[in-house]
Amino acid sequence: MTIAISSLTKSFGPTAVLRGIDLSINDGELVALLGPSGSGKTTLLKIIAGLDWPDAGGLVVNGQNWLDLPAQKRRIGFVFQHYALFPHMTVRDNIAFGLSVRPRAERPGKSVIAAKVTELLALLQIPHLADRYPTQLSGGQRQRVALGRALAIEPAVLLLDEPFGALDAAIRRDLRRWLREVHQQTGSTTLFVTHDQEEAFELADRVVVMGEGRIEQIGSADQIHDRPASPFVARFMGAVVELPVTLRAGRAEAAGLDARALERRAMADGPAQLFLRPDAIALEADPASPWVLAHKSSNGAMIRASMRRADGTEVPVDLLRHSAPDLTLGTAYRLRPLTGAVFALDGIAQSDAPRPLPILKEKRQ
Ligand SMILES: Nc1ncnc2c1ncn2[C@@H]1O[C@H](COP(=O)(O)OP(=O)(O)OP(=O)(O)O)[C@@H](O)[C@H]1O
Repeated sequence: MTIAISSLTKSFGPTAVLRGIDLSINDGELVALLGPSGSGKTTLLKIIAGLDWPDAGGLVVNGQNWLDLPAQKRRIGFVFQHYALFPHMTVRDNIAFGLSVRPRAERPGKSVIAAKVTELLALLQIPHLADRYPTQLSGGQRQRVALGRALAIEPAVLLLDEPFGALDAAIRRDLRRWLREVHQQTGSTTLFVTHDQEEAFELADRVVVMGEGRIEQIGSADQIHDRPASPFVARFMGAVVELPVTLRAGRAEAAGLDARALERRAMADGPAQLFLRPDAIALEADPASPWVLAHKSSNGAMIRASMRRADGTEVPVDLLRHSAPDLTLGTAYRLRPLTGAVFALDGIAQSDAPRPLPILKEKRQ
């Protein structure tokens, strides 16, 4: 199923929650909606499910206007973070539920439903749990059953709203890999909401970054890392270094900075802000540079070099230990970013303060 969302808006009272969403999803694609709390991800999902309605805009699925269709006619599979399975039903009956409550004319026969459930139990790798009740399952097992229940109706679109949010990190990782496999086998067009970057990038074909009711960027992990479309995206991705620069002929300039590897920006000359990632900066010895190696540390795999300028500004640089050059404390090095993004100062919300950089678990050298 293809989904075409156009100019979708939604407000709750005075609060604009979706401010013009345009998004096309291909048949069989797995797309992650990634964004901070309150960015409108769940509201968008609910509108697709028919549990809420937009103020304006379009929602067309496989050529059909879904805004004219009530929720029960949309054939949606929905899995929430806290999915309530029916406690008095076994796993088998929970998965069969969506099929067994269909109107008589559309309901498959009992043996067809039983065969479908058996097929799903195998796909979900839980045949051994078929006769258990929800209270006899772990959280991860419950979410597998919840997905089974959503898949049983052969949904046109599968919507997953932080389905693993309540589970611990190791189980989440297992379930992610498992969900990817299930998706490959079912080919359901799937929208997955998360605020966890790692989850979004590991699972999805494309990631949609949302902020304050707008789509800030759509792309792969590499595109979003290397070419954040806005200061918001750069900061949301975390571990970002911001440096004031002067833009000249589309190129960022500052003392001790060699930004020749970055694409030129079609922006007016003048002051701007350069956003860099510590793991995408190379260092080259340059006695004329104001950046001096203040300290370095290693966690075994990576070396973190802290470059300091006389005004106290620090730039962390992360280098793979086995391919890092020999670095000498107190020596001046030029910063040579490999990727990075420049934004005009007027596009940068100063109130949206940069997040602190994560500290590497390190052993000072
Ligand atoms: N029924 C409602 N009435 C009023 N405000 C609402 C309603 N539903 C959501 N909101 C508001 O809309 C905004 C977006 O909410 P939404 O749940 O879509 O965000 P989200 O990105 O899914 O966040 P989270 O990751 O925390 O679930 C929030 O500010 C929320 O308080």
